[in-house]
Amino acid sequence: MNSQLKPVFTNQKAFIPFVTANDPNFDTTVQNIVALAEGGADIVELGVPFSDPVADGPVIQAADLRALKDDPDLPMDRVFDMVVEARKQTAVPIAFLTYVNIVFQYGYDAFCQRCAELDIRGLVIPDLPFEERDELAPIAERYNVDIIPLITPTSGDRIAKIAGAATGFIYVVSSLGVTGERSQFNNDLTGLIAQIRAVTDVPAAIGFGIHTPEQAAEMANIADGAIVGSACVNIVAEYGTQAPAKLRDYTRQMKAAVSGVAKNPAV
Ligand SMILES: O=P(O)(O)OC[C@@H](O)[C@@H](O)c1c[nH]c2ccccc12
Repeated sequence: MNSQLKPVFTNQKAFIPFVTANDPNFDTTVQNIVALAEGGADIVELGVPFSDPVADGPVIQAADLRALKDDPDLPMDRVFDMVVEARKQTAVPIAFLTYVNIVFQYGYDAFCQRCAELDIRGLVIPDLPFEERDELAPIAERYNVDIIPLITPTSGDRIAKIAGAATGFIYVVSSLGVTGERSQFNNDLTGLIAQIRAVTDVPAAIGFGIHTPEQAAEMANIADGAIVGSACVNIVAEYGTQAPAKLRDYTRQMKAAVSGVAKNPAV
């Protein structure tokens, strides 16, 4: 398969921020995507709001509530439309974070086709177990959409199988539990990354808990990139429609950190 996300990691460490679509509204989401791109995001992870986000902690749960407050049945096409608008201003790679039921309801084929049309090149589906991806995977592959697998500190002897089948990049979960800022990570992330690298050259980015530039630099040092959700969502919660400029600044800082610029300031 001809992955369009894998090349993002060539010769650089990636910074991958996350925001929830429609939080707090349609237009701000469009501007948030553009601002993240302007700040230097290598991939924007866009969360599809969901009423029962079981893998998410309080910060992203609250974002889902804000996103769904005016329309609890927010149609997936509204979310696609936000990308349509963003695409008028940016070609930044975009991946969706979505629970599987949303994709299933829309129809696997129609969903992947729409993603391809909008140049959405990856799907992170936290409740899609590896063993159940067989139905979706061939369809996603037909449209050149990567299914980004999650590997956790407890994936154990499934790591080789999961990593071996991965395209795009691998989402390495830094520590057990739900999404949200943390001060400590699993103490053998280096070992986990080594196990992945033993079976594949597909890049691995670490997410869950990262919020400071120092943490992002540390994770980018171990892996190929850092994914940051709750910290971005906190900015949206605090600044609302004024969030885009703040997200742009934060992304600049975090991208500089993963690039090593913060440690070795350019002269
Ligand atoms: O919020 P954090 O701790 O920075 O973690 C990233 C995360 O938010 C984003 O990738 C994400 C949002 N919802 C998810 C559900 C499962 C896995 C990952 C996610």
